[in-house]
Amino acid sequence: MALVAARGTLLRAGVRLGTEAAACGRNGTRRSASHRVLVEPDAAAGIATIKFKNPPVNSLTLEFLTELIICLEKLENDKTFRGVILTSNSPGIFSAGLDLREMCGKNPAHYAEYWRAVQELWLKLYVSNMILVAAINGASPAGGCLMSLSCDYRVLADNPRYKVGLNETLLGIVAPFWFRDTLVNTIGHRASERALQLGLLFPPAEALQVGMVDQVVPEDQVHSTALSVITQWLAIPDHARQLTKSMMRKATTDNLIKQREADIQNFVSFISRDSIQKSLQMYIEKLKQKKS
Ligand SMILES: CC/C=C\C/C=C\CCCC/C=C/C(=O)SCCNC(=O)CCNC(=O)[C@H](O)C(C)(C)COP(=O)(O)OP(=O)(O)OC[C@H]1O[C@@H](n2cnc3c(N)ncnc32)[C@H](O)[C@@H]1OP(=O)(O)O
Repeated sequence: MALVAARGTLLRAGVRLGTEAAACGRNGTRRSASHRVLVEPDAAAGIATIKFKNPPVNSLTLEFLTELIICLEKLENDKTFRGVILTSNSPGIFSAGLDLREMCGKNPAHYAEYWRAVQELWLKLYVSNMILVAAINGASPAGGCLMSLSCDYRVLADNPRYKVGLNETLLGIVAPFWFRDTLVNTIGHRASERALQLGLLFPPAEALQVGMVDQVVPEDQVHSTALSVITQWLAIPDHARQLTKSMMRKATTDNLIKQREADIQNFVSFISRDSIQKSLQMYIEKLKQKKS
């Protein structure tokens, strides 16, 4: 049902499914009919690299989310691919997280559609049967960080500008329970409590120390490290690894699935509040002023 909704969004956005499907082809050449998601398949290795290409900052617009969801679903259903590397096509920014403009000045129906797509991406990532490795080659706040936390392994480029974390409180908004759960499952309760309340964005050394990432490597080694990690993980029999992953993660996704509609309603009513709209507008303004 979510895929049908996602396809509806894509069609409204003018993306032709026939050509979009080609973006996830398997014949070893880059196919980029999808505008915002580049897929570099290596069928022989069973690995695909997904590169985010949604300038300027890979923020999760509804169209970008929809393309990502469809792409992941196609890879998931294609038994050729057992592992996926998620990275940015624009080194410097992995993803700026949820698109602020999707959450500002729109109507409740839009907010509901948007939030359903955010939920869907997380569900697809968190319990994917594939091995997912995030090659974090740029800044990765909030929803960008959530994407990497939803992978099985995170490699971060060693650059002090590449901070990662769930900084929602700095925007005057609140990370929902399933963002929290994903963080708690990764770094533990106490560290999450501090990180979430303070909206901490961790530079590489601190991110490694607290467990937000598994490895910090020189910038030019992020992709090769992700590849060698995935190769190690591929040596584990799929059925055993997948059942183990499910055992570790399914309760967390089930928790959202059972209250998915209520979570959408919560989001819509929270984000529609005047005070929240004002906070978001001020934050967008601050980002603009930073430039001048
Ligand atoms: C009770 C609870 C119930 C329910 C839930 C309720 C609440 C909702 C929870 C929602 C969870 C939210 C998750 C999120 O992901 S929110 C988004 C958080 N993201 C950020 O804070 C990142 C902001 N951006 C930055 O810090 C910098 O842009 C970044 C990424 C470090 C890059 O810096 P730089 O290279 O210098 O680029 P600029 O800052 O100049 O930005 C260029 C351009 O992009 C625009 N932009 C940046 N980030 C976003 C974004 N997230 N969305 C949309 N647009 C973005 C920026 O404004 C500039 O635009 P311009 O037009 O000026 O060129």
